[in-house]
Amino acid sequence: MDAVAFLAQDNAALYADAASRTKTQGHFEQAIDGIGGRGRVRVEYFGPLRGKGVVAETAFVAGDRVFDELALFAIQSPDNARLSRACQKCLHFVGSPIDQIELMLTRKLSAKERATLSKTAAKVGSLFTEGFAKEVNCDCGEHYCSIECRDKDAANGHTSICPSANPSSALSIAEFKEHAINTNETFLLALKVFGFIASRLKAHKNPGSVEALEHAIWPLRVFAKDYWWNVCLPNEAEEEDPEELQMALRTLLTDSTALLSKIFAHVPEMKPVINVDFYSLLMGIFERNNLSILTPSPMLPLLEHIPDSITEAIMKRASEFIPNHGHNQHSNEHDHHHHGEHGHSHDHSGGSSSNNEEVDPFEALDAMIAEGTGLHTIQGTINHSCKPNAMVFKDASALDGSSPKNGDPDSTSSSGSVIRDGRTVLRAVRPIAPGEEITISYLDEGVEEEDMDGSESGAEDGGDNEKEVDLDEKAWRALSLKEYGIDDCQCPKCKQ
Ligand SMILES: C[S@@+](CC[C@H](N)C(=O)[O-])C[C@H]1O[C@@H](n2cnc3c(N)ncnc32)[C@H](O)[C@@H]1O
Repeated sequence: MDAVAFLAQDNAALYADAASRTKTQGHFEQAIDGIGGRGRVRVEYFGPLRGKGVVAETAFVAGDRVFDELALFAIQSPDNARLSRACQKCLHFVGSPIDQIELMLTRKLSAKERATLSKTAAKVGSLFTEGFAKEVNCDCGEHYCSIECRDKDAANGHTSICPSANPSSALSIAEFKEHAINTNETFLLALKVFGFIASRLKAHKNPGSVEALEHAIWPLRVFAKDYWWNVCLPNEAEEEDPEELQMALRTLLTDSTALLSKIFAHVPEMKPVINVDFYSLLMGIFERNNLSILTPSPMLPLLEHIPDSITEAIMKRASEFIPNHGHNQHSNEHDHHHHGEHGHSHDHSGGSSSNNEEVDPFEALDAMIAEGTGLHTIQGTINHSCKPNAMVFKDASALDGSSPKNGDPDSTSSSGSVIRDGRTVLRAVRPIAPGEEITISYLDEGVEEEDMDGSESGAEDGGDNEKEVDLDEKAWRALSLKEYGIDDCQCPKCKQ
């Protein structure tokens, strides 16, 4: 079977026979062992209508952290990287507040400013360095928050796409990245995945074999997928022509594939995966399963302690990165897992508000996060429900709006330390019994506050007016869900 056909296989193949089922289960069990959490979950196959899903093995009460998961692959948005220096594996902030301020202001601080900040450091004590990790660099300049993250990234494929480790491809890598930044940043995530495949192929005892190819692709095969041009729906409000959109996506992929083939010109075993169809499936996987990730800035609690002149300059600069909605339309940031945020997406397209309008300090602060996109094995397997029992948060503090505190068990990762990286946190929003499927809402409506205590939402059992609203809402939901590959929602609310 060729690489495209192998990657294209769906759940039916993953659960076709006892051997396939064992392999699939083993894959997910290993991934579950690697995530942190209060309880235990499993992945189950429900049949062709809603595919796989995640099921609770232990009971959870509303507010419980079900698990937290670091992305299998993650990228920091390039625009965001101009404002926040974060680990290229997990988005933990690196360096020091001084480095961070210099990055934000795009200039070195004066000796006087440094002296003032030293006084601040002495005054606030450990708060000054909290949330920053010592920077560890790869030879190519890519920065990480620890040797562990650097080495994990290297093993996960960075070595195959690192300009220092592959000097003959350095120019092609730079060209590829430039094209991605100018067209679609998600191609940068794809490059990481191609690096992952290359590293797995090279590490195999027989790199050119079909067996090696299938082994290399396997961890991607488990995700829900379709071709990119089938997944991206035309924007009806802008009367986008479906054929034109398909053509545009194909052209974009053809160009990116050509650049990719130059990077891997010296790796013959990569040939089967470097083609537009394979790439299109990969982009379709991202589109269906991507999760935006973020780390709140450790600069936020410091702002009130540092000199006003510096704070003001930071806010001014940050305001240039305030989200510009409508930019990067097909960047597959559909934000369908964007819950627990502040009611808007974090599309920091950079330089978007160069006018002289008053800066909303809250929006400016919001732009100070480290932000990116990632692919998560378990999170990506959670199905949608219109009445979900769980919700994804980007950081442990998001549930109650407070900042993570040392020693608060709800703000800590499974290892016991405060969560300072971009791992996503899944929390129960109502009681979940063992054996019950864990679901989230893919739609921006999220979960009503009153749902948190497990009480029923009043909308369905209200008067006539509310019924009308409910009908409209149902139609809206059905339409919105199409964007997420759901034509006939199988959740209990829709099936009742
Ligand atoms: C993020 S994946 C979830 C895992 C997926 N079920 C699988 O088998 O890999 C999203 C896809 O799952 C399916 N799905 C999720 N929620 C669904 C629902 N409520 N009804 C029907 N299909 C659903 C759709 O095919 C959707 O495109």
